[in-house]
Amino acid sequence: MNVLEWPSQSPDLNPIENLWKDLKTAVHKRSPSNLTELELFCKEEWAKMSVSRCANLVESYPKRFAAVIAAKGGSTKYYFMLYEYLCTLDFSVFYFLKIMIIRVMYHFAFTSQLSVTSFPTVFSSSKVKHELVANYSHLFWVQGSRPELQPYMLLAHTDVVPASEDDAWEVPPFSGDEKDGFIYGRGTMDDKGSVMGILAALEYILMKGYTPQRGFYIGLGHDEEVHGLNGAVNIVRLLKERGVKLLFVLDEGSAILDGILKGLDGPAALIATSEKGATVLKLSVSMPPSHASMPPRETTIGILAAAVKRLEENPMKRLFGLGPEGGMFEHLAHKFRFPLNFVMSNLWLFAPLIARIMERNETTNAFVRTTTAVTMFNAGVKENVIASYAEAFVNMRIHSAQTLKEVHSVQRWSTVGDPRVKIEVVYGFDPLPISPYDETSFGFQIIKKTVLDMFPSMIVAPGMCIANTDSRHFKDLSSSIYRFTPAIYKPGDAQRFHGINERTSRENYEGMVQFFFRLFQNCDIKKLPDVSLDHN
Ligand SMILES: CCCCCCCC/C=C\CCCCCCCC(=O)N[C@@H](CC(N)=O)C(=O)O
Repeated sequence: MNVLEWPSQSPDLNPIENLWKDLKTAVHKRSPSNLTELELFCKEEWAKMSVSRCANLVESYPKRFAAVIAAKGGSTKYYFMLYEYLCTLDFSVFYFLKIMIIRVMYHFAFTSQLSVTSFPTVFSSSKVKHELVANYSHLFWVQGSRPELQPYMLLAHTDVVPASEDDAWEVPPFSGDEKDGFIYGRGTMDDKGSVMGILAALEYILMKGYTPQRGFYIGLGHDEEVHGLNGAVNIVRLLKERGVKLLFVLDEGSAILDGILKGLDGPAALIATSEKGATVLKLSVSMPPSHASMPPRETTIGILAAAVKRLEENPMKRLFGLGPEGGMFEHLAHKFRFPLNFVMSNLWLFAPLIARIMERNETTNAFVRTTTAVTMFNAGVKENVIASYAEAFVNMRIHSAQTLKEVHSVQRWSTVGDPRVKIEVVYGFDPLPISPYDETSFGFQIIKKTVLDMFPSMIVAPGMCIANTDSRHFKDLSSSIYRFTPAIYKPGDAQRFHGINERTSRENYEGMVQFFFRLFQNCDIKKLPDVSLDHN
């Protein structure tokens, strides 16, 4: 049998695309006015699909093959007929967003690649240039009508950390299933939700015929979870070679927190102006192997375990208030309940007290200090052999008021404190510079305006990213780097990052699309909005 190599998502050859079209037409005719109706009409119309229609689509396969071969692998009339038809529909924002949600679920369930089919306008518009970087990362350039305006850049990433079905997920982690209004799946929060939100918004704005004045880049990395050394780093290299300087960069890394900061009345949108530094240390102990029946007084495992325990029992010093988190809490102070409002307004006096309260919770502790997490421990090859080698990896996130050098020296000399434990630096970098957030800072104010356009009574404040993002590689291209995703997170959500039951609500996903759709337009405004950080 001859096997034809053809991308599984090829729209010309995939009969499901025609069925999607039929479904959309049928549902559109019935004008669903709410989510329940949309779901009902989708199910009803899907059930009505006739067997003969499916048979016809299968029978027309040879014709499609012939057309694709004639087009030398390019798009054929079958694809464009479908796409043109979609463009003639009078989409309401509401209806469009629902379709986008169906697409995002489809994407999670069936494909690990960005699909041309899902964003036909993005991939066919003459205003958009798309290129692959380092084979798997995506760089889009959306041309503006006014080339004299400095471009900005949006970042997100398509890779995810592993997820195991054995870890008690409520739904399989790569199913993209929807349950009780949430789309579940590895990457929904970190960071495929942003990928889909940005592209969906771009698709929509292009379909509407909007031509941005200010050009912008979209960078979608493929290896952020392993430091972006191929994806983001090569995107930066390319942009540098092309002489690009960016007005601002917006990446993941902070969000709208609702109920996560105890004592704060209502949700707060925290636009992170910096992110922590990081280092990974490898601790190891070696000794000759021996028989388990004659154990030495101390084993490699015992020595290393003791060192690891010392690290856990001696957290790095409290630095709360000395980095950008100080500004964040001062901006939020008036929204805290009494007496926290008074305490937060006087950090010069109360910072040590607040630090002791915040360190009790693992999420808020991350704002207080350089954190220490022992993430891997390997030793031993056989249950009756004394292990000749034991190693542990320690992942540290460095508070802005500390340096990489300082962290290394504290760990080496005071905490591990045992010369038999070898310490190697796997990698490390200092905390990132603090981006401006005053009233003249275009990027910060435009992100803030976009949040307020969507949520007029939202508190917006500069924040701090306690993890790391691809944006850190962009510091030579812009001094204005912000980390913010317009998703609302509630207590318990922080644990879903890299944990189980990662999910995004329909509202968060819709909000994401709306946010970027508005941001594209807000970046074209001539004068910054007259807003002050203290007005809300
Ligand atoms: C890490 C989760 C913290 C949750 C904090 C509470 C809520 C804060 C709001 C939301 C945004 C959290 C965004 C986190 C982005 C995480 C990106 C990431 O995982 N990056 C990797 C990259 C790397 N390997 O360096 C990381 O390990 O930091």
